Amino acid sequence: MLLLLPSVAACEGLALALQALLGGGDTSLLLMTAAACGLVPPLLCWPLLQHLQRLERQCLALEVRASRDELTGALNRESFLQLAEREFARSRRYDADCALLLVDADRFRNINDRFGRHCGDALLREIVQASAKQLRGPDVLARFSGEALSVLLPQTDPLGALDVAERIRETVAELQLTWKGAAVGTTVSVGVASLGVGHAALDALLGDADGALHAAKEAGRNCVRAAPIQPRRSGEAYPVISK
Ligand SMILES: Nc1nc2c(ncn2[C@@H]2O[C@H](COP(=O)(O)OP(=O)(O)OP(=O)(O)O)[C@@H](O)[C@H]2O)c(=O)[nH]1
Repeated sequence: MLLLLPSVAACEGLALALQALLGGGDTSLLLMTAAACGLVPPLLCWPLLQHLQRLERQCLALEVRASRDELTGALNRESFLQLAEREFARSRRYDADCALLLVDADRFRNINDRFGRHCGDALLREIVQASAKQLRGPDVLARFSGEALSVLLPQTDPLGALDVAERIRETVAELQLTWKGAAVGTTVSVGVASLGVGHAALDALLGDADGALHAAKEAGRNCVRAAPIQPRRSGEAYPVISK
């Protein structure tokens, strides 16, 4: 058995090298091909396959962990921005609707000060869960920063985006966390930006959502504000929104 060890390591290296060379692909197919070509002794195929599949599962689990925010389990900012960049480019290319929300908990410092940071953490988790329930499958929710979430809404027009924002606001306002016998709740302010002709880069869309969020805070919090809606293409204006 000891004699087999160097060849196990060598074969494993070979299989990984093959996989890297072919840009990933099906591990079992690669191993079978390597065995058929006489590159891997058939006896070693099964243990090698198991080992490689275990490595693949570990890699996948690590990737998922790296993309998540530890506290809330939501996607983290970095992964959100990657996805948003892709969706932004796709929406611009196909002239599709796309909207972005920034959702910020109101006066969260007071929650931490009154009930302690653990309570604030628990409330943040509740806010994420409640907000996620208002979204559809393709929508993406992330923890954007401390007590702020971001939501990407592909294929969503400005009225639809306002509707989602309002639902999130309402659902958070109704949340009641019981903490050491006390009922703890908060509200959120939401800034909405819809993709328009002036958004040359994702940063511009984010900037508009941020501006709208500030407007919501200034308007007294617990409300939704949208950035001015631009035409998606020159000459093609969206309907005026009265909210
Ligand atoms: N518990 C907890 N608190 C956090 C976390 N991240 C940020 N915060 C807190 O959120 C609070 C944010 O405070 P501010 O930026 O002053 O904003 P605010 O009190 O929410 O007030 P407005 O945003 O103006 O409504 C700070 O007390 C942060 O410590 C977190 O992960 N857990």
